[in-house]
Parts: sequence; structure tokens; C-alpha cells
Amino acid sequence: MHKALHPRAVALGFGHRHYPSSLLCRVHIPSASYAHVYTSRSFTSTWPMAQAQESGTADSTDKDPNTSADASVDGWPTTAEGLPDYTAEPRGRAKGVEWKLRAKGRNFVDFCRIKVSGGQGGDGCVSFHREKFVAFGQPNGGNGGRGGNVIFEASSNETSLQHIPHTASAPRGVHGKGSLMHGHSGKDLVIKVPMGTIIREVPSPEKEKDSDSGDEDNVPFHKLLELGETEAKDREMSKRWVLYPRLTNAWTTLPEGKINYFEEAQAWVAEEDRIVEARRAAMSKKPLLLDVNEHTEDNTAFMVARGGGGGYGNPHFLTTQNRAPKYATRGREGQTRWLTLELKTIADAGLVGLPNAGKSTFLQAVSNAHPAIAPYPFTTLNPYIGTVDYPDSYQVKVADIPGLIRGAHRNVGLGHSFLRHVERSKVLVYVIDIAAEFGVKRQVKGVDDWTPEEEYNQQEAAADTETVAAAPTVEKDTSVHADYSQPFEDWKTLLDELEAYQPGLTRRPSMIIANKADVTEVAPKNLQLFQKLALEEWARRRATINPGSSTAADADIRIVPVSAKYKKNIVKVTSILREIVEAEKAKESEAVKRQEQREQQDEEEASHVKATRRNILHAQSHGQSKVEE
Ligand SMILES: Nc1nc2c(ncn2[C@@H]2O[C@H](COP(=O)(O)OP(=O)(O)OP(=O)(O)O)[C@@H](O)[C@H]2O)c(=O)[nH]1
Ligand SMILES: [Mg+2]
Repeated sequence: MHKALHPRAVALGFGHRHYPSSLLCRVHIPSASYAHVYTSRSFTSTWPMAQAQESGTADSTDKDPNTSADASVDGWPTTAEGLPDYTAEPRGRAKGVEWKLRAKGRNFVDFCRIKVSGGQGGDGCVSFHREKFVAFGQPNGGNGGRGGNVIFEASSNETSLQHIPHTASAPRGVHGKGSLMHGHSGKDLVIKVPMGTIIREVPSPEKEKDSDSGDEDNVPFHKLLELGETEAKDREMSKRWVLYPRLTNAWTTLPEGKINYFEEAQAWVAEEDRIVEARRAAMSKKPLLLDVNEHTEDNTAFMVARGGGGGYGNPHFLTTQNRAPKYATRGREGQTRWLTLELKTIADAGLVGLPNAGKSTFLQAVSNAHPAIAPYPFTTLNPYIGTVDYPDSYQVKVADIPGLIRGAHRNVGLGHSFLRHVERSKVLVYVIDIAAEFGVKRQVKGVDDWTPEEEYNQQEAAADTETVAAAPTVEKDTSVHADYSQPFEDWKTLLDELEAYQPGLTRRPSMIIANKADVTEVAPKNLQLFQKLALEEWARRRATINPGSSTAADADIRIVPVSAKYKKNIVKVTSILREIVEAEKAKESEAVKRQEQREQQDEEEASHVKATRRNILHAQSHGQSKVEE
């Protein structure tokens, strides 16, 4: 059955292909109208051809499609007319995009869960020296080695959490052997984590399961296995002890009057267990929280799960009375933790903008990064970092992230979880398309009442009736008047979405890049109005934050018109960016210095108080002794 083309497929440049609904639901572009707005200016029916010509990378633009069977436009095989054939199997880049949209070839992961377990300790050994003419040799069982630890190592070479496994268990320690051979310790398991990772301990899901299970757990072990009491005790004992074969049931079969040294040893071990348990409980009182931030040095190691201690060999229990202890202890269990890892990319500045605003183009213009650039929304699916190099070797790291759209905080578009990658940025750089069509509402039709189910139903209904998706419609703003500015509306959308993600995020030092200023038909007029409205809005927002503050010149947001595509006015942007970043860094280092000074003062005061108290006590005791004399 021929299925109707989903509007989102149109937006992303795909033809009448059969898309599984899972793919279509992955990129939540809620309705056709939003996508079509993008088609209105830069997106034509033959856009891949246009793009290929624009980038100059197309492999087939100069080939005659009729003569070559391999002719393709941006990965799509061509029809006889030379147009991309969307019904055919995509190749190259188009295939890559499809793969990415299905989230199959995910090469960037910024959130994951992991269960880490330290290795179990090796068991101690029960052994006695054997030699000709030495009838009863001394005990010589070796101790077990300790289990390996799980260690997270900060690494500047990693950029994703893709390689983090679901579970990580360090190897166990080797058991001790006779002739006092101690077991080797298990090797530490080192997992590299990228800079910017936040590691949080979360409650164990398994523990919850345990508590949920009914009374079955309270049934004694031996009853479950239908074992005898003694046998069950043996089994229970063997969890903690390694017993010499002939010692089995020793605690029940000892002759009258004989001291049970094993009981004595059990008491020692129980006491040690209690201390170890108390220490572990004290250490795990607070859930683990580690932040691998910009102050962390490369290769810094964080222990996240300790290995268990090795068991004692039988010489450990040797006393003057008991010359042949026939028991050794088993190794302890390693520590187990459930962790979540969240990667928040570290950059000095974060680019925030609507899809197609030209964020990636700007990053490419200012840095040596080569992000994907294309005239359709959501080209960028993962954050991308570029470094701006200044002539004096100063560097500013800039993060390019996927485009935000209105309603992103309700998971519209790609959602807004990727904003975690600008959370740590010192400066926010808003990238605005200043050539956005005047009077065209770049809004998502019916976003407010959009639900995935509704969309799914619509999709199904469309498929049943075999109707082709409606032609792109551009919703014209009927209330067009002189004060309406599309770039300004876009910027307000960005501010609202940032605030919805994290209240207060828009208070960061910011600047605005009015991109696409080369589109001279609309850009100059738009810029004038945008500047006026944006400055007013910024002043209003600042006033609401701190009603006392005036609209001082230093509080104004800087707006710079640029053309990222043709690299015009770029130097001005980079110099302003550096100015803001440097000022912010200076502020930060001043705050750190002030904190250090305060700590030093507190320390000095504390030592002074201590010294005074000591002097008073000394004087008092001295006075007393004089009185006694
Ligand atoms: N005329 C003109 N076009 C530009 C300029 N900057 C970017 N573009 C075009 O705008 C389109 C989108 O550019 P991108 O850099 O991919 O946009 P983006 O903001 O990264 O988009 P997403 O990754 O989808 O969020 C491309 O076709 C660019 O060639 C500019 O300064 N002038
Ligand atoms: Mg991009």
C-alpha cells in the first residue's frame, strides 16, 4: 500500500518513502506548517541540487544523469530529469542522515547509567608445611589478593559517553596458595570520562526489588534446599570461611573439655566485619557526586567502587594455644554502585539560535571546525565545539548546538535537553536570522495543543486514505504593522525556551549575532527595528530582575550584524566575544581569590583563638600552682 508522505519527511528533504512511525516520531517536528515555513525561502523542491551546487561538493552536478547510472544528488539517485529520486535507496550523506534520524548510528551520548562493582577479594588458604621428617608443619596458607577498584579517569581526549558500558565490574583478587603464597590483587578497571561529566550516585533499583519481594526471602536457606540443619550451617559458614576438610562440623563434634578455637576466631572476624561495615556505611552516607569540570586536571582519577579486601590465610589465626588453625577467611565483596553520567560540554561561549539561523556556518567562519551546514532544520544533531584562535595565541571555545524551536521545553523539535551543553558556557551568543521574512509567522501551528498521539492518529488517517500531504502553506500574519519584527520574535522565543530550561540562564553575559546581513533586501530594515526592540526588551528584562538597576550602557546587549556565509564583520564579533569572555574570566578568578582570602582569614582567626585559649589555660594552671606553693 502506498503510504502518504509525512510532512516531516518533506521538511527533511525526503520523498515518498516508507518511513517507520518510530523514525518520524524521533524528530518531533509537530506539524507541517512549521516545516513549510523553512521551505518558503531557502527550501525548494529541488533543494538538494541547489545545496550541492552551493557547496560545490556534489559528485554529480556536472554529470549527465541520463548517461551515468550512478548519478546522484546529495546521495539520492536521480530520475531521468536529473531530479533526486526519493523513492530509491539513499546513498552517501542522505543515508547517513537517515541513519542518524533513526538514532541508530549514535556517535554522541551525553547521558547514561552504569552499574559499577569493585572486584571481590581472593580467599585465604588453609595449608600446612609438609616435609620429610616434619610430622606437623606450621600453617602456611597465603592471604587472598584484594579485588580491583573501578576508577573513572578524566580525559580531554574523550568527547562522548558512547563508550561507557552498562555495567563495569573490576576483576577479583587471586586466592592465596600454600607455601605462604599471597594472591595477586585484581587490576583496577579504569574508565575514561570526558571533561564536563557529572557523576551522580542513584539508588539501587535492585534493592527496591528486594524489599518488594514477599516473605519468601525470610524462609531459612536450609529449608528452601531441604537440607539438614548441620549441612545448612556448613553452607552458611562456607560463605565466610574456608575450612580444612576434616574441620567440617568441628563446632558440633568437638569432644568434651576441648576449647573451640574456631569460635574465638569467629568472634575476631565478626568484630572486624562490624568495623568494616561501619566504615562503609559512614562513607556511603552521602550519595556520590563528582563534577569533572574545567578545574579538573587531565588524567585525574576518581575511585567510584572499591574492591573487597582479600581473605586471611590460616597463619593469621595462629596463637600460642592453637598451633594448627584449620580455617581461613574468604575475600570480601566489592562495593557496588549505580551511577548516572551526564556530559555537559565545557566551552567559553555557547551558540543559541533557531534552526537554520546559521550557527554552524558562524562556527565554521570563526574557528577551524567543520560542522555540517545545510538549508534545512536540524542539520546539527550533536553539539560541536570549535576553537577561535586569536593572533596572540588566546583561545575561546565555542559550542554549536542543535536549533531550538518554540515549545522545545515540551520536547518539540529535538527537545531542549541538549541545552545542557551551554549550561557551563560563560557567555551566550544568540544567533538570529536577520533576513527572516517580515510578517511571516515562524511559529508552530497548534504547538500548544500538539500531542504525539494526535499526530500519530493524523498520520495513520492520512495513510489510510492514501492522501498526499497538503502543499506547504505559509501562515501570513494578518496583523502586519510597522512594529512587527520576525527576528525579534525569534529572539524572544530563544529567551523563553532558555528560561523554561533553567530559570536565570538568560542572565548570563550575552551578545546577539544578526546573521545573514548580506541579504540586503530585508536585512538593513529588519536590523534597525530589531535593534530598537531588542534593546528595549533587554532593558525591561534587566529591570524586572533588579528593579533598582537603570538601563546603563554596560547593561545593554551587543548586537552585531554579520554575514557568516561570506565571513563579513567576523573580526568584530570575535573581538567583542573575547572582551566578554575575558571580563567574565577575570570576575571568576577575582571571586576565587576573594574566597581564598576569606578562608585564609578564617584559618588565621581560628588559630589565634586557639592560641589565646591555650595562653589563658596556661596562665590559669600557672597561677594555681603558684597559689599551691
Ligand atoms: N545568505 C546567507 N546565508 C547563510 C548565512 N549563514 C548561513 N547561511 C545559510 O543558512 C543555512 C543554514 O545554515 P546552518 O549553519 O546549517 O544553520 P544552523 O543554525 O546550524 O541550523 P541547524 O543546525 O539546523 O540548527 C545554510 O544554507 C547556510 O548556507 C549568511 O550569513 N548569509
Ligand atoms: Mg547547525
